[in-house]
Amino acid sequence: MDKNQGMTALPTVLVVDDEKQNRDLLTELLHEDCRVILAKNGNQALERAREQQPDLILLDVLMPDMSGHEVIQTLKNDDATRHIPVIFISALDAPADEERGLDLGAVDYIAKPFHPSIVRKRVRNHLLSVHHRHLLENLAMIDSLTEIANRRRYAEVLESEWRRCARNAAPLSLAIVDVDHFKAYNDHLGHAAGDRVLRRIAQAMNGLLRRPGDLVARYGGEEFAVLLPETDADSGYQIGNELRQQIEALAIAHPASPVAPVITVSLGGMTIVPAGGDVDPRLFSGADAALYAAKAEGRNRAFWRLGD
Ligand SMILES: Nc1nc2c(ncn2[C@@H]2O[C@H](COP(=O)(O)OP(=O)(O)OP(=O)(O)O)[C@@H](O)[C@H]2O)c(=O)[nH]1
Repeated sequence: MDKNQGMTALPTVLVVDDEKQNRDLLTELLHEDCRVILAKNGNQALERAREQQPDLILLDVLMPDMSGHEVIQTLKNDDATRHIPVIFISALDAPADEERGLDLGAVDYIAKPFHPSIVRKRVRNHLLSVHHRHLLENLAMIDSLTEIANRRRYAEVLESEWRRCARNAAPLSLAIVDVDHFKAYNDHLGHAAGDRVLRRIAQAMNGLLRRPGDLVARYGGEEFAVLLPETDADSGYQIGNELRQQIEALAIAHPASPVAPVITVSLGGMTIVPAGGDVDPRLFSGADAALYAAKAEGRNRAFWRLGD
């Protein structure tokens, strides 16, 4: 599915400590199991967490300017970082301190001075849990027939790309792709053959989109959603039309189509520069209206709707 989510890549751990000696020690301890990134204060930690999306954070409690407690509270209040597990490493070792750390949302609490091999093993255990969670999430995010992203994954990516494009004042494009006369194909050649067509179309589109952030998802039935972040209407239309042509070029015979002797698709697109807030439903309704127009004009074509 997501081409950028390499399951075999080394996990990333963010180590946050104001003392260089501790940062060096933890780096030495962990570098074989993960990629270690460092922050020496709370603000740096928040910035790195947002930008680099580490798999785990080791967070010192006692730091000047911003304490580890304040850092975790900010992390947990931010949609972009809420999911990242945090382990406190602290010289405060009274049960009440540990309890407070866990209450604030930490997954574990390690007292200083720590025993190196225990830290390493605990970090390994937590990274393993993160890995299992990613596996489960990925399983739930893939459409089993076509093996591309499912509608749930699409909704998730749409929300995050909407926010990202809003931050960058960049356009976000959406195309909806619908197979032409697919009912007739199924009726003529059987549902299993129809399934194979959906798989081939999905895989072809997935293979054609190469930019990180681009997403092809099965929206439902014989309908696909293609999300193109940082793509304006002109480029969106060009990419959409290219997808349409490439699907026609697969030359999958469709003996029951009045449009062409092969499988074709119609495509409708819409581009919006997100204003922030929730996803504007006009992105989808605009693309859907363009798709409807493409169907009405004779199918096997791409229409793009310009923003209001
Ligand atoms: N084989 C197969 N068919 C599916 C699947 N999901 C939806 N379909 C079929 O897709 C067809 C969609 O039919 P319609 O919505 O009438 O659209 P169409 O025949 O493609 O006609 P136009 O979109 O107007 O060109 C239905 O026959 C569904 O049964 C699937 O997973 N596998």
